[in-house]
Amino acid sequence: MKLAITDQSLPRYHLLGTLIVVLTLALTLGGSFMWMAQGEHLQVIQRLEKSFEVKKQERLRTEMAAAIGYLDFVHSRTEAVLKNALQDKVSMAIQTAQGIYAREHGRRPEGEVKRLIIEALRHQRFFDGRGYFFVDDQQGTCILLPIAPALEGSSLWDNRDDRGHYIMRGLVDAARSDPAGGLSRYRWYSPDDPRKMSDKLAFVRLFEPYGWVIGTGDYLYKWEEMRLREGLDRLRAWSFGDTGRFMVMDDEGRMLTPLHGADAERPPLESAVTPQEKATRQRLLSLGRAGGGMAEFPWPGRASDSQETRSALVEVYAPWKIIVVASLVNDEMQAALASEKDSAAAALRARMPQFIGMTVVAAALALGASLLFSRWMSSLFRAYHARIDAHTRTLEKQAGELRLAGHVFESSREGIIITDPETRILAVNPAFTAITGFSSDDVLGRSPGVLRSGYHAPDFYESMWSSIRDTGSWSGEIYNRRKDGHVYPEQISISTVHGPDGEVRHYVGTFLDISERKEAEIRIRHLAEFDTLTQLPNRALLTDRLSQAIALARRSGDKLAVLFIDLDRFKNINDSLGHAMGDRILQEVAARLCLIVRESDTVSRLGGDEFVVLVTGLEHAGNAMPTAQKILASLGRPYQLDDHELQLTPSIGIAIYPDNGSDNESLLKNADAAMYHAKSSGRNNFQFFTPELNQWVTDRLRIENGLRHALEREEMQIHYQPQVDLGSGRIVGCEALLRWYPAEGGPIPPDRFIPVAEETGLIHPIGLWVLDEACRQLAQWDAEGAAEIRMAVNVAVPQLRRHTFVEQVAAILARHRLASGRLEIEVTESVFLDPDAQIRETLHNLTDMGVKLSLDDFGTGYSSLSYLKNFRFDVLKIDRSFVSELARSHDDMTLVRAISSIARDMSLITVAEGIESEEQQRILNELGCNLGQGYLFSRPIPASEFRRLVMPAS
Ligand SMILES: Nc1nc2c(ncn2[C@@H]2O[C@@H]3COP(=O)(O)O[C@H]4[C@@H](O)[C@H](n5cnc6c(=O)[nH]c(N)nc65)O[C@@H]4COP(=O)(O)O[C@H]3[C@H]2O)c(=O)[nH]1
Repeated sequence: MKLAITDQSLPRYHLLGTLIVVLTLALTLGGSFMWMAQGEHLQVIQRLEKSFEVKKQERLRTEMAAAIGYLDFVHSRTEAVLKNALQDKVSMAIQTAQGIYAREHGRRPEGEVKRLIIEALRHQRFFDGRGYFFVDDQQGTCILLPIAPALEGSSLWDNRDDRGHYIMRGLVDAARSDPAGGLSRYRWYSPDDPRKMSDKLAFVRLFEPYGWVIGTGDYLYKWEEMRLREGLDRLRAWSFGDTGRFMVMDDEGRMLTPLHGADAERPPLESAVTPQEKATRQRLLSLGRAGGGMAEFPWPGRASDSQETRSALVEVYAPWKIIVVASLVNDEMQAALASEKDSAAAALRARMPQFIGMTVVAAALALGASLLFSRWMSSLFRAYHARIDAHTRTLEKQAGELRLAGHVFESSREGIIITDPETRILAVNPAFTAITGFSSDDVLGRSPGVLRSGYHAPDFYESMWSSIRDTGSWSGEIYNRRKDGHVYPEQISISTVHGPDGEVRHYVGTFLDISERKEAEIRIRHLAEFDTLTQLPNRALLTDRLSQAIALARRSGDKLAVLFIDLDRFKNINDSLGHAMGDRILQEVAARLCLIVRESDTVSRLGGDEFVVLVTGLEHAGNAMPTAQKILASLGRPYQLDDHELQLTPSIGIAIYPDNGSDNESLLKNADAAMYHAKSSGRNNFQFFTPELNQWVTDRLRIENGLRHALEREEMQIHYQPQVDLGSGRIVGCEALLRWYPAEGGPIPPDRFIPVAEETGLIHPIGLWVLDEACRQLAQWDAEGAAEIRMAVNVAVPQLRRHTFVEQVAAILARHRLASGRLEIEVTESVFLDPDAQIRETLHNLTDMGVKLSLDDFGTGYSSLSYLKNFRFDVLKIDRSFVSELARSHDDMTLVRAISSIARDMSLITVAEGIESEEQQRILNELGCNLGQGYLFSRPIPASEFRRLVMPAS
């Protein structure tokens, strides 16, 4: 059976187990108590039995001791009794002699008297006939011997017994020893067996009148037999307890004292009543002969047919050579024993309920205690379990952390190297192998020095280890060598792992191959310092190099030149051919610039089409000029890009250190200003910075700032220049030209502020305002009855990029209730070059709306007649530059003719700009040009003046 171990079940199992154990223990204990009690009871019984046995034996011994004592007493008294008897008899004889002597002395002769006395004594017998008196004189002559009268008168002085004792001499000595008489021992022929002598005791006394020795004596054994009989009689009558009796046998097994009166006295062993009795007597006899002891034997009971078992103590009484058996019937003791057993059993029975009760109470108490204990254990278990859980969680966490650490070690992207305190490599991870090429087998047990590249000097490692020893760690970059010999940079952290006592256990190094990072850093630095398109130093690096060059020049006293180069109308290329093409041109420009300058000089690109060339080591400012000229020549050469051959010119501004500034900022700013000046000086030239340029730059800044507030300050005005039909001279339209009259300073021409407005985005509000104002004015003139003319408004390319522009135009026309055909939008050729689709869409939408489109400055830029096919222009404006030299330039005339011809073919109206002379007007008219515009007809004039030109003459 599989137990489900849970947090809940475990305490229950514990409780159950505890209860089972406790119950088992309680029952076992109870059972043990009872078993022990039973055992004790049995022991009591055994003790009782033993004690009864002991008692029985003691009783037997006591009785036996008493009997033996008695026999001893009787036996010991034999001589004394005999002596007394002898004394009594001799006293009687002396009295008899004395009585006769007293009565007859003096009256009868001495001899007569003596005979009377002898005869008086001769016939006296006593002691069962054995006793008699003898008389001897003190010389041993026998005077009276009734049993052998023949010996009377003879001397018995030398008479001896079988042991050589002089009998007579002993008697005479005994009589003389004491006037009251004395005892004498000797042996004499036994009456029962005359062939052998027996001990005999005689008492003698001197009869003074005659000096006779009168005495008598008797055999001691006879007296002992008498004493024995006396003793046996006593024992026969001796009983103890109910059944205690003595039985005496002689050493032949004859029964001297029967156990019961019924038992035969003195029967020989052979004539025992039954074989059993014979066997018993034989056993008791053997035991007696062996010295005695305890025995148990069956014996017929007093009642007929009864049989009793007797316990007996057998002893030999040596003086009489008799075997004394003290016995009692076992049953007599058994009854008492049974009674004791009963009372012990009763006591045991009485204790049983007590045991059971105690067992039940103990079990109950133990159960209660075990319940409480179990509850307590449960709480302990819960607490312990909680602790175990916490430990387990901690261990799991630690195990997880170890697993994680192991996983991290194995899967770390960082190389990890672990050494012992002697820097012998103990472990490396897979990343180590991946980075260094060394397998763990290659490096285990070796020093990390195996990776040394030789790139660092020894003091580098000394300082590294010094730091590790002092602070416990070091981190930094090290160049190491891979297994294949390649040196690579790594970022490494080395830390010390200490043991509990602070001793160094390990060094752990974690490192990353930072080759890529290094390369990235180089790339980033390159990006930070170099222009990605041209790979030339960017503004940041230029600034850096310029600073260095300034510092160098300051020390050397040389001059240096900053050439600020801006490509003229590069924006148009970008707009028309796209940025990719623009980028290629910029790269080509960069390449050409690098070919021009010396190695020590710096060519940089600031951004867009702006380049700066830094020329150092100049003796004087003029030395910069050849470089500038070379740049002009080089950059002015055509650029062949795919099918396009493009012409570009640079404008170059030059600032000289220390003449035009002594720091980066001022030198760059002034070169920039000089460049602007070159631009404003017709582009494709270089200009040295002059103090006056400062003013120019300041002005530009002023323009920019002023423009921001020009509209709200109502500083803007529109002047209108008429467009005249060259054939009829009639005004058919006008061009709205913006004029700015800042509150401070004089008017600023549109050529100066329109580019700034375009650059700053201010062109949007300004352009809208122009459109609105021009339309409003036209509507006003219409309202005033002026001739119906068309209004041409210049719109900059950035305005066309706004998808809201068309709506705004429509709104303006609607607001002023003008037919869309009355408005002519003038755009420059750069619109063709701008790839922004929005421009094309704006132009299409405008023509869809009915607004006329006019292409300004036609022929100056990159216009191609093919573009005209893609856009629905209405008007071509021939640039002023073709008109001004028209009279003298055949080329210009040819061009104007060609333009007019094509325009005609395409149903376009041609407008010649900048007609200042009637000759120009004439030629243009002849060349087929439709309309003209120029000072010849009118300068741009305020609305009020223009109104007079278009109002019908009143
Ligand atoms: N030398 C000479 N010049 C003549 C003659 N007839 C006209 N001009 C000048 O030629 C310019 C014609 O304007 P544009 O080519 O559109 O060239 C304009 C036009 O591109 C731009 N511009 C003027 N107003 C606006 C405007 O509201 N918006 C935009 N985007 N550009 C404008 O500024 C340019 C210059 O405008 P302005 O200084 O007003 O110069 C005007 C005008 O005064 C002449 O016979 N001889």
